[in-house]
Amino acid sequence: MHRIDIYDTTLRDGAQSEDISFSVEDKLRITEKLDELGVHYIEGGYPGSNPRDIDYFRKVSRLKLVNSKVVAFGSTHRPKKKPGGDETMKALIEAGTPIITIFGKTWDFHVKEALRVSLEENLDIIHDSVTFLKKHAEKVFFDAEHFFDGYINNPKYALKCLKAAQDAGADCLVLCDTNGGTITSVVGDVVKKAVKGYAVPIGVHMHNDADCAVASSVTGVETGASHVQGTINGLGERCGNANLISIIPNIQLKLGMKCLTPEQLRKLRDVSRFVTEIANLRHFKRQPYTGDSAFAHKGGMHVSAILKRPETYEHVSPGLVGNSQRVLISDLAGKSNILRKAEEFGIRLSTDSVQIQDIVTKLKELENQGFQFEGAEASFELLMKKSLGLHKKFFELMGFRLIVEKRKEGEEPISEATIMVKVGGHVEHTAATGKGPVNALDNALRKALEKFYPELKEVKLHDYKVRVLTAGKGTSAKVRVLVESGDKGNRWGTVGVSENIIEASYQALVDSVDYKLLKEEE
Ligand SMILES: CC(=O)SCCNC(=O)CCNC(=O)[C@H](O)C(C)(C)COP(=O)(O)OP(=O)(O)OC[C@H]1O[C@@H](n2cnc3c(N)ncnc32)[C@H](O)[C@@H]1OP(=O)(O)O
Ligand SMILES: CC(=O)C(=O)O
Repeated sequence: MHRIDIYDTTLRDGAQSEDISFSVEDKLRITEKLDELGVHYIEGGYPGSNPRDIDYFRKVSRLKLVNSKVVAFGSTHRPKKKPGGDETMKALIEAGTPIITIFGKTWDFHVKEALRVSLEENLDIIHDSVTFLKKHAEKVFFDAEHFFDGYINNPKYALKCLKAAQDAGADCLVLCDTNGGTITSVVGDVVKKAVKGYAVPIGVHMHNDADCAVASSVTGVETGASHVQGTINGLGERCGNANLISIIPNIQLKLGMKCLTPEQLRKLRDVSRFVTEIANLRHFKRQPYTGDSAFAHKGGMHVSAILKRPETYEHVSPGLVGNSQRVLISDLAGKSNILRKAEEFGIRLSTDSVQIQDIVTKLKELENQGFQFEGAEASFELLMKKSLGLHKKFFELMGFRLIVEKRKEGEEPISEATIMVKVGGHVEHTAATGKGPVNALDNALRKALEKFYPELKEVKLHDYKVRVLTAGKGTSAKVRVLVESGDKGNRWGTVGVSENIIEASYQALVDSVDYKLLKEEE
């Protein structure tokens, strides 16, 4: 089984994504993560482009990488310069990496219109640039920019460009679908032909403008490429690059070709999430293999089947890529979803228990009223425990009042809540202010209860979302409030629904407090 080399360009082509700006520190941390994952090459940046990338190459040489080699990226030399006097070439050498990748034009249209040199001159530029860099690096990879468009327009010329790079000593010829518009079947045909004509390894580098990048990369490998480039989570210019998070398991688990060890493959989810965090993005739930929804089952019939045999609705075992199976709760649930959730919540329920059907019916009624338990599993756990008589009341509400006062134009309104609760035989009556009425109510509720339950001091509100459920009803519409709370070790979601936003918020806040107290007791 021959190895497929994984070449990651998150830090170079991925950094060309809109909204992404990695600091040097970010790049170094991602480098270490990619090394742990075991990718063979990490394209760290474009040293001829900016001081940040130059600084990165200075610092990355101090990291003790175990699995990956760092690569510096740049272009062939400028037409009016000789390689020895070209700034890009100089910066590439000064980066001091064992491997250098340069891109060169291979589409005759681009040579004439973008570079504005003759076709012959471009061949010399490619040849001379590779020859020059080979004296300074262990290996030089040649990225054949726009290779597929070039091949379709003028195959002879595109192949001549590859030959110029090979003759100069390039160690890998990477066929790039730079505009990302090539259809997968065409990629397969072209790679097959390119592989036949050249002695050095062939690579593929796909962009995702036609949403074919992952499929085309896999086809490239199937038709003879032994090196595949891409980025974590498909970051990249315009619609992104080929997504290594899908390509790696596809190659390894579907084609049976080796690129990472099984232990490394299990780090895939962790790496995917790490890059999302560093990039300051929200994780893409439906990301194949590593997304939260990748192995999340909602339909009752699916859940019934996976409880018998997971393979019935899972194309691979989630653990292979560090992910895990999830079962969702909604009005599409059946008894199997409830049974599985009971197991997760530590509730003993037998398959023939009559209470299961009651819980399913209640769940569907509440979802019909606007509740959504998929994002509020803590509320669902409370609902189940209440239905089964396993829930103890921690406090009783004796009333609350909210005042929002704006005393003059241009002054911020003041929000104040007073609340009365009963815990055991004690009545607590307290007040608190807040940034808005919900915040004031939250503060007052917790202030009243903290005296009896000091553990509530740890609880923080992380997210508060309101969704209008009945369109066209203006300010009298029914709303759903979803709250995400957390303490030192956990996060949990709760929900409330009402035509009154304060009441919906109160329901969600009370569930949040209840859940924390329940977990403390358990
Ligand atoms: C397909 C890819 O992703 S390739 C990588 C693209 N990435 C980037 O462009 C990000 C980093 N780039 C940069 O920081 C800047 O563009 C620099 C520093 C490299 C160059 O900046 P400038 O010198 O100001 O040039 P500018 O960006 O305006 O234009 C690029 C020049 O490179 C030339 N060029 C483009 N491709 C090549 C090539 N393969 N070989 C040689 N020259 C090239 C263009 O013809 C253009 O020359 P011109 O100014 O004579 O028209
Ligand atoms: C080299 C490169 O990034 C491309 O052709 O897309």
